[in-house]
Amino acid sequence: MQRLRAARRLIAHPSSSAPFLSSSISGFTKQLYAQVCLDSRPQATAHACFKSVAESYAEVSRGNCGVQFRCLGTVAATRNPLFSTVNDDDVKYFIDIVGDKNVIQDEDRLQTANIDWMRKFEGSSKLMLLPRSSIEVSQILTYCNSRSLAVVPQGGNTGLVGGSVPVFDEVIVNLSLMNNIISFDKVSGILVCEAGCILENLISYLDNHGFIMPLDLGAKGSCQIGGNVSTNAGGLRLVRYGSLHGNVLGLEAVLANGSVVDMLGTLRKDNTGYDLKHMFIGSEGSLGIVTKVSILTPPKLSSVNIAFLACEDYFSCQVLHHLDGLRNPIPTSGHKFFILIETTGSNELYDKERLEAFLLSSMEQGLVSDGVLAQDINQASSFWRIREGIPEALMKAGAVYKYDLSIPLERMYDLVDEMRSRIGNQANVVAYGHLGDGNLHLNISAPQYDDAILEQIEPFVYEWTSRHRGSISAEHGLGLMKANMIYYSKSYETVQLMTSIKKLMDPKGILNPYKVLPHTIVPQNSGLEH
Ligand SMILES: O=C(O)CC[C@@H](O)C(=O)O
Ligand SMILES: [Zn+2]
Repeated sequence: MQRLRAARRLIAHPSSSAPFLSSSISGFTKQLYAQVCLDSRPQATAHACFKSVAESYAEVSRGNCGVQFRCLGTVAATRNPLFSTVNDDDVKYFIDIVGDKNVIQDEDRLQTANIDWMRKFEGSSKLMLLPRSSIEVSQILTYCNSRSLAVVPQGGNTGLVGGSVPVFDEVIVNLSLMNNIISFDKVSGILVCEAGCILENLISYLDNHGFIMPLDLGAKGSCQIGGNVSTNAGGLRLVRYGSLHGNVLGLEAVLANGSVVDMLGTLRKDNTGYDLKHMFIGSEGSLGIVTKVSILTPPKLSSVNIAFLACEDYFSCQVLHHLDGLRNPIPTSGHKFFILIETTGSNELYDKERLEAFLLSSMEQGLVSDGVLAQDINQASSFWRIREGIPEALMKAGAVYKYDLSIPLERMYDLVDEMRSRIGNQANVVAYGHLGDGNLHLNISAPQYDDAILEQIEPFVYEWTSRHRGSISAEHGLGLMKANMIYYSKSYETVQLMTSIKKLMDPKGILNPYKVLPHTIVPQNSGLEH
């Protein structure tokens, strides 16, 4: 680990240097793909179990009263009475399709599948199906549609907004057994695979062929590519390689009525009318179940540099954002902000020199107060482990209210400050995210769930974000948690159009019900539109 030392006291911190610095580092952005700003304020530690908003919701739903949302003060969703309940004949039918051992009724396995990673959202499904092919998915959906059985598509179940678990008794269709790599073209870098492939397995597979996935997430060990695509997962490489809307070249999806729609193209250019694959990227399984994907993967670059930096103020982080263990590589005391920067390129010497020169100049200008450069792959991964471990650490700390927001960079930290003054010492406001993408993960960590805290957070956080023309979901989706908050980020007309598309593609509404779209239609001109 190389500790950065610079004559940072020689040059003061003239704000007039910012334009110069911004332009001088903009050339770097092409090389950079991941970054994070981590606020070092003390976090709550070692609080025992917690009870979340959604757990309370689940309790209400177990009492068959429906799910109560705190959005707009209205009760928003009850179990759709038009949906049937699974009976013995249904189970027999499903056994015929997927085989006995892939029809799961075992209580322990169902319990895991009914609850999300955060243990916030819990359904009460009595049945999970594990199809092995698109044909089986098609047969399942054809049957569920004819019987009006609601379905929740599930991948690795690592989502943070309750999108991948049942709300009531929906049939869980889990794609884990569809985990084959179909093809990989070493010339074009195009990977075609089934939806149930675990992201980390794809990353390792590509690594052996000298390529990388354009997507990387902390949850890579469990999340599946079908879920990533369905939720348009963002992650750590988005600033470098762009979103899945750009990287997914094609996909296959099964519609609610069982039709298998083959859009599994591998062409870079195809302008033949509506590009419907985009309807399935980010629609969270509400329009169809993604069964196969084809993805453009970039070549692995030989030189990787990782810097872990400390800054004294948010202004400095903003200026640095263009760039993009569990021992702390630098002392945390005395520093308020941390940035993790990874650059990749093809000329080791040149790339390292450029990064070092940039960092030196940043230190001289007082933007960076301390920092280390990873000297080898072990140090590099220990830096990343710090960043990727934050959600898990927060979960262990007690109750956590999570907000995944896109906010114009210059205003991002204002929200953190405002939230801190609202919350006072009732909870810790922890801010981190993806600085290069303008994506703030605002986490409010408390010993336990508390209505008084929630009232300080919502709807304030959504109103604030909407007022600053941000998005209430940057990369996690809407799921169950934010379906009713959609108007904070989308206009009335947009939501109407989305609703019409949903009705057209899934007239009975069996696919992932209660998620994404609002349960109550807010009247036009309610003042909530963007
Ligand atoms: O825990 C969160 O709020 C964010 C999770 C994930 O998107 C991350 O960037 O680590
Ligand atoms: Zn994130």
